[in-house]
Amino acid sequence: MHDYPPPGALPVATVSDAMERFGVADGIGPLWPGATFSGPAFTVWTRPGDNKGLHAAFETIRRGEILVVNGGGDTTRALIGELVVQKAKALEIGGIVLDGAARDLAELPELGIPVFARAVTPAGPWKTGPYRTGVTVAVGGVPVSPGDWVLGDHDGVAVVPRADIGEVIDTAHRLIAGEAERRAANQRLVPRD
Ligand SMILES: O=C([O-])CC(=O)C(=O)O
Ligand SMILES: [Mg+2]
Repeated sequence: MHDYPPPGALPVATVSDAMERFGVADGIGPLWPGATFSGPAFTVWTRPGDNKGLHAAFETIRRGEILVVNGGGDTTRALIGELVVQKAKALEIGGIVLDGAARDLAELPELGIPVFARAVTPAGPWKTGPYRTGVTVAVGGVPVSPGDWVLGDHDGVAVVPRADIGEVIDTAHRLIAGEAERRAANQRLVPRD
């Protein structure tokens, strides 16, 4: 498997900056404070509001992979809840990103699987399909292919094309060094009367 940085190693904002400030999934954020993830994408496209494809994904997804789901941006039905997240935990996947909604918010922090979504709703999912797994999908307007690097933190989710991972990491480290200089310069500022 490719070397993917561990969760929280690089800020999502900086990784996006390293891609000319692109690559951010619009409108998708963490469902509990402190949730961070990083790893290779395992992709699912599903009919909006239907989670049959997610259960299919759990038949083959591997430890550390991030389940990335295009649910059509639908916010009227939760694609997952506590029971699905329990499954994710047992399989030790790295996180879940939904261009769609989730439910059972109260139980999610203690399960510890990072869940990022567009919305929360108590309405449950349909379970009939159709769906596709392992195809290029869009989340928050950004394309994601299997094996792309996806990462999330308090600010949101970024997607790095697999072929660009090394270069983006190098650029992000350079940007972090530049930010340290700006921070030091800010600390030298003094008020003027
Ligand atoms: O019933 C469902 O499929 C979604 C849900 O609430 C859970 O996973 O706990
Ligand atoms: Mg439930």
